[in-house]
Amino acid sequence: MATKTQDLHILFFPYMAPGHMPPMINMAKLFANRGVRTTILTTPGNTSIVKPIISNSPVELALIPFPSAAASGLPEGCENLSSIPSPDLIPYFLRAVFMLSEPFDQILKELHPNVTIIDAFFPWTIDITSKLGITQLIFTGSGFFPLCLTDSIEKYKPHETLPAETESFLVPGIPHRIELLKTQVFDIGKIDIKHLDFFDKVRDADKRSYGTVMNSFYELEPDYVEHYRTVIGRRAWQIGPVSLCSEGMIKSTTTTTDRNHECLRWLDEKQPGSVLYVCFGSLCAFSGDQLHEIALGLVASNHAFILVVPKVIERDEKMDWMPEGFEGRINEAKKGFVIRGWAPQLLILNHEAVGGFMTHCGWNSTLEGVCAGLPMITWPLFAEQFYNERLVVDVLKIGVAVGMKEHALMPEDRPLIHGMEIERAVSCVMGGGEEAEAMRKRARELGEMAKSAVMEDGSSYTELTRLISELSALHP
Ligand SMILES: O=c1ccn([C@@H]2O[C@H](COP(=O)(O)OP(=O)(O)O[C@H]3O[C@H](CO)[C@@H](O)[C@H](O)[C@H]3O)[C@@H](O)[C@H]2O)c(=O)[nH]1
Repeated sequence: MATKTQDLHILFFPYMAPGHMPPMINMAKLFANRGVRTTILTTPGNTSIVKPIISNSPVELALIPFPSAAASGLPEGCENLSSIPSPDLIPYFLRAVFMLSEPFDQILKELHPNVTIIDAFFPWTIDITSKLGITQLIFTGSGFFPLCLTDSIEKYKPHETLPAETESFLVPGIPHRIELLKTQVFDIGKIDIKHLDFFDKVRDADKRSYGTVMNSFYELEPDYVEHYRTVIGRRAWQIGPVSLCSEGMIKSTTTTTDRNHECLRWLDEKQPGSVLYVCFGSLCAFSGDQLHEIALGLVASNHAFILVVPKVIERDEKMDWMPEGFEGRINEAKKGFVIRGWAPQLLILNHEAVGGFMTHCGWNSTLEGVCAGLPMITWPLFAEQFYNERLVVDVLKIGVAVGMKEHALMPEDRPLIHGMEIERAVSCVMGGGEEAEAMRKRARELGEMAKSAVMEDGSSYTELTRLISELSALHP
């Protein structure tokens, strides 16, 4: 039955961070491909991220001015979390984001969307959309599994009642036996001290919203889709992986510069499945000592690799982290390729020469690794990344943990992982043997399931149809 969508106008408002913008823009394209009028709202400094992704699509773009000057302390043009030169400036960025509420109100009155899909990190929007009678849906950027773990840990606080000498606990009331260390808990309370009850506001906005749209697919975490709906009792629609959701999406999401990147020519000369891709997302920083150990571990493993060292990681450009002769040795033997800056991650992961992914377990990277059918080496650092690690290692059984034990935002607060431990994890995932082969097989099968989910009549495709019908019925 055809759905009547012409009266639906959905406004998407993604948080200005690399882990949040592309998935929401892709999501807007998905709705647009089904005939729904969609608009992306962002600040002028972020249009260069939006435009290449929406080109050749009917998605509209609307701008909201970013109050850099008013939020004094932020350099001009600093409108994305990834462009903040130092973590000390993050509170200024958060303050500036709160100041968007007035223009946001005005823009909604001008554009008249009847539905908004808004990043969970803009909790103040719910007062405005409620007042204007707009149906608000939330986009959290992560998956059902980490949301269910967060809910259970916040509800039962199992880590707070443990004897001092006990380091680990089982997460209560969830479908699998999941063990975490006390030090791996994403302690929102600690962060809130600086952020004006930010996470209380996020929770409140979530409860008051109509429901949550998830970048996930049913077959990835079926028990947790059900748990989220029936035990936690929230409405949710899983319509991803959005990076796969239309024919040629990977091509259309990547720029010409990405497609011409030298690393792809380098990969062309490698054997299928022989290269490990090492990347820790868009926001993570490492100490020089840790980078040094990573380099040692990779060389010792003797597997070919691509190592991404973004500017934000190599915080001091003169940082002396390379082991002596490292670059010369890897270049000569054509064993390694170091990318300084932004890597074309989707293209690398989907290159046939790549056989494994060392990741910090950000939700997007995790999902992108799954879609590419790759086994992973997990190295979580902060936020919900330790929960995503458990999904990959314990539930899906497609990864090996490098052994990071502590949640810490700042590199200097993290324990050092030695080259030998890195080498061990790399050998487990990239090496021979029955276990490694079984892991690779499971990863490949999951990759196929991800692709099927977004095809016509696949689980995510059907779910999107269900969501559009429901929203259309609310706004006839
Ligand atoms: O050189 C790079 C580095 C990253 N990426 C892309 O950037 C995104 C990174 O997203 P993600 O893997 O989720 O990592 P973060 O940017 O660290 O994500 C933040 O936001 C996520 C979604 O809410 C959370 O899961 C993480 O914990 C949080 O750190 C992915 O799409 C990558 O493909 C590139 O294309 N090239």
